[in-house]
Amino acid sequence: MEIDVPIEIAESEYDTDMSDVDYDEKIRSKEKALEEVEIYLVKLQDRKKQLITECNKLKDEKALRLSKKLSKQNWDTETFSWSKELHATLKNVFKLPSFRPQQLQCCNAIMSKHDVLLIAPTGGGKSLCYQLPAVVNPGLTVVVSPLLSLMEDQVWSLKNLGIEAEVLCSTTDRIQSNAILKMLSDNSDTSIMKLLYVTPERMAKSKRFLTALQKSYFSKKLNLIAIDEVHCCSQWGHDFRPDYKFLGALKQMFPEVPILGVTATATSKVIVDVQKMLNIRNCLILKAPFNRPNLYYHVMEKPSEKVEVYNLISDLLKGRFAGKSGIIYTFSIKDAEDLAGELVTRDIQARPYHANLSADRRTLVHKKWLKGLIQVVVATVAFGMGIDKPDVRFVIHHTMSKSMENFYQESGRAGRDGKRAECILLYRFIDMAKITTMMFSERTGLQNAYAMADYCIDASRCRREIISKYFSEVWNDSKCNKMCDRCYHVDCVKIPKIEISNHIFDLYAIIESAEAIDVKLTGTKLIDAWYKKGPMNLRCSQVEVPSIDRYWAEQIVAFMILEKYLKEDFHFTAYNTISYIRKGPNVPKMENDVLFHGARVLKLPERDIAWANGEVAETDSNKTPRSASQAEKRRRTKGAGSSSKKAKPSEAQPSGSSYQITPTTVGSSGASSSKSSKHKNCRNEVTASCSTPTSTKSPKSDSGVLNASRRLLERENIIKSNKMAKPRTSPSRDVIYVPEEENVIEITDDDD
Ligand SMILES: Nc1ncnc2c1ncn2[C@@H]1O[C@H](COP(=O)(O)OP(=O)(O)OP(=O)(O)O)[C@@H](O)[C@H]1O
Repeated sequence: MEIDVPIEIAESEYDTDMSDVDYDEKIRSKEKALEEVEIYLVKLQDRKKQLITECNKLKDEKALRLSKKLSKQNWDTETFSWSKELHATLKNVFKLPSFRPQQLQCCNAIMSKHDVLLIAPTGGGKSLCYQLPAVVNPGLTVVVSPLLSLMEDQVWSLKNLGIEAEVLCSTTDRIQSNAILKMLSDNSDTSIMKLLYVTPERMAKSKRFLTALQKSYFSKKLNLIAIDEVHCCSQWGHDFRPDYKFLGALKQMFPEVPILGVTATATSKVIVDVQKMLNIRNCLILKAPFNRPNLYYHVMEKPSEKVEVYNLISDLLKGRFAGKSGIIYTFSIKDAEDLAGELVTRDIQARPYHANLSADRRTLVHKKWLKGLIQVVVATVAFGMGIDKPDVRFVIHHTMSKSMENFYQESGRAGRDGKRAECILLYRFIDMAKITTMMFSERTGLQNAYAMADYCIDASRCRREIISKYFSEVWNDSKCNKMCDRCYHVDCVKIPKIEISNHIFDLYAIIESAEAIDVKLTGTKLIDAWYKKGPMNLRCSQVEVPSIDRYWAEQIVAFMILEKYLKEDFHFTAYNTISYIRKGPNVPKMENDVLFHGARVLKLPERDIAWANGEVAETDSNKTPRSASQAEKRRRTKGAGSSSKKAKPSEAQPSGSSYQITPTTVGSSGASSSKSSKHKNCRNEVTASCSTPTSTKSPKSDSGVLNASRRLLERENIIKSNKMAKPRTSPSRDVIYVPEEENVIEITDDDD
């Protein structure tokens, strides 16, 4: 291809004999040549893209091969040159008797200078995987962690064990910060610091810090870079943080330093993304079993009336969980405030915790909860990373989480001491719309929300199986050991499958007739119209009122959305986003049944068995059943459970009486295999009885709680003495105002 180089033409060189036509011809020929160049460039660009893709693919394949090869190596041995020292340090310095799953493998791989991604459950002991090699190996380990309080906690614990560790963050004073930077730049071998904790922001934005770190690297003092909550690197993850993006440069800057990324939650997609992002495609991937065998998973019907939700939760706290410590996660700050306020009026030691509270207030609530002075923290996701209370006996989700990752982490804060704890999720269809309208604009927001809804309404599978599948782990039901509501009841409660094609066509008819008059239907309006409630013009004459109970109808609508028979259509208004329901891309085929495994309302396990299993001592007083249960009375007066039949006495007052939701027979009456048959009321009954919270003792504090609260108090003292803490602006008496004027929760510092 001929490419003409443009030449400056002097005025004198103009060819005066050239006619306009000659010019046009020449211009045309040049333009043609230019077009050819353009085409050629596009072809070259395409070729370049293709070569880049092929090259990356080869790199990925090579990395995957290396990664697989690494995973085949036996890391679970004590035959390495450092094995004796590793074990001795575990016992003598960390005072731990043995390794937990994947800890030894991880330490060995890091000490062999390999990059590692470790995925292990919350409370699984991931920190030890970098702390132990940091102590055994010479040199410095830099730990990147997103949360200041978590870093401070860890540094405090390490110092307590006699290990030199520091935090470098925005609150570190200048003298301290200069000393740390000097130590990093100093190429003599005198430094004794083993671990340095920094935030991702510091890594991304402080040139001074990076220069000092490079000096440390060139003098061979940088031993390991550990990245906590490494899933924050991935845009596919549930918690992407832009500052984590910079961490991708670390491998190029410090190629000889192994990188360890740790997280409790990462899907296969997130793992691959993190590998690419951090440039550690050939790393060893270690996955500890996600299963937390001591956690009992249970989904409950969330009553439609707010007051009934308050009753349900307060009955649980005063009965089943009397004297036990826990967390309730809510969807919003307002929910946290409202619920905590309600519980306080019912004499429950509950406090809200969310981002709108001052840092002092949050620390105070956290501290009191650690000491057992507060039974339950009613929190938004702000009560998150770094919560390390060993004896959390329950986590209740007032609203479903926005993703399975969030749910797994939040519920995983229960039972860190290895004893039985319960994770109860209150589900209602309307909550799904709350989450989807908030999340639909995020890249994987809807997908995440639907996976969470699937966990709530899929009655056919073990809850653990659903979690494990989500995290791509192979699962075998027997491993659940009856520690979820489905497996606990699988032998004694028959859960029918019902055929729902008729329902789907009924709903299509309602949607179409609304669309014909230009009306869009929200989920609630759609179900109202189905039950011949709400505006007359939305009721469809050809559609009969379904014979199933409304809670079940809601499940079916949710199921149809998850299975794409219906779809959510999101619309913005000036104030919020609304989810309208429309026909989805899937349409049931007339010849095929669409089976729905009805969501159930199952009782919690008998407390006597459950708590004996959890080795939780029960006093006689908290075993006493509340006669003619107050909850029952309240329900009657508030008109709750309107659809319930009268419960059998044995169901109304089960032994070990705690809040119980008892299934009645759901057998064949609810199951229909024929499209034309009408479904009878499949609703299970809700009955309740509560034990009297006669014990007014504050929750039993065990040494774990005391240690943790002491740690917090002492940590605060360290911070104060280091002049790192801001002066308290609030008076010694803190007051939280909850919505109703008369509900003033008071927390006084005197209690400390
Ligand atoms: N091998 C072990 N034996 C006994 N206890 C251990 C062992 N390893 C760690 N632990 C303890 O387990 C608790 C949880 O450890 P750690 O904080 O490292 O968990 P984690 O996996 O980082 O959890 P999270 O994801 O919630 O941060 C700590 O109290 C720690 O001392």
